[in-house]
Amino acid sequence: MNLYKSFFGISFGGAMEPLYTFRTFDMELPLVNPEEADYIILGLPFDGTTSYKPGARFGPLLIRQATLNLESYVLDYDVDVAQLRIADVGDLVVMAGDVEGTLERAARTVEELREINGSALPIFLGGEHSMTYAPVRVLRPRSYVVFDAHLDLRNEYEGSLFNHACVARRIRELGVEVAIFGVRSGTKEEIEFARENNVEWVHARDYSFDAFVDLVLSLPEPIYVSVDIDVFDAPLVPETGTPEAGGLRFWDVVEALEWLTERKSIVGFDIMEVAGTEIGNVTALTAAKLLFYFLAMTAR
Ligand SMILES: N=C(N)NCCCCNCCCN
Ligand SMILES: [Mn+2]
Ligand SMILES: [Mn+2]
Repeated sequence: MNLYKSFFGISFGGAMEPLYTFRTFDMELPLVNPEEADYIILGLPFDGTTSYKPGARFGPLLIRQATLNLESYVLDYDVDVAQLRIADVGDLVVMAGDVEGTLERAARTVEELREINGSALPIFLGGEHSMTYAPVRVLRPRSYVVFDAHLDLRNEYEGSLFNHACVARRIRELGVEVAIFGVRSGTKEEIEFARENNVEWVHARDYSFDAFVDLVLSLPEPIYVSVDIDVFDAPLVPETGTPEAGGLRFWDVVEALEWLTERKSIVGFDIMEVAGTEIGNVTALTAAKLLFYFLAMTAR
């Protein structure tokens, strides 16, 4: 039993669990041990680089809590997510204010999850988008498909290379192909970086299913898929670090994910930038619904 587990007084019933994790709140789903799982969920509750609305540290907890509102049966696919083998290893023990230290712990934890069960699909709940860098570095996808209001292609922001506004650029620098959907915020520098480095992106105003398929069809696999919750139109996701009007509809993202999960090999999935302090907040409800759709569509 490691320091954190004994510190929090948590027993995991003998199952192997990563070093830097602690249990917060269980989803209303029957969970299994990581060794037996087809999906492993890890929360990344870091919010140290958020510049506008704080509270992403509570995102993973709020998403899990919001699953209480949902039927586990997903009509669209005739799948009951309560029948899937899902493990939830809890949340990463973050280092408050230290994005790089936290990224190291996150990467180490994703490695541990691969060792415990390399065939399960890892799913991350955030937490700031900055955290996505850790699983991408460890899981080594050839492409990164992201839904985001923001380009996240800054070289640095507020003194940090690992600010959430830089994450897509850091990932591109790993040699990963990057395609971004639902964009309506960026700087001239970011647009130029995209042009010079073959980062493809689609403005929220130009978004369509056909535009999505056109772009992702030729991307090399496997793919890491990331949903920055702020991609949705602001009324669907008011509790997020940097909300932006004019976003995508819920079904736009669901339909894109349906195509991806059916046609492409996926090594990891995340839902990031959920924030707030209020149980049942709209953003968490949107994220929980998306999580259940994602689980169910991959099990179709
Ligand atoms: N990826 C992100 N979430 N980026 C948000 C960057 C914040 C831009 N604030 C601009 C404020 C100018 N007054
Ligand atoms: Mn983002
Ligand atoms: Mn964003």
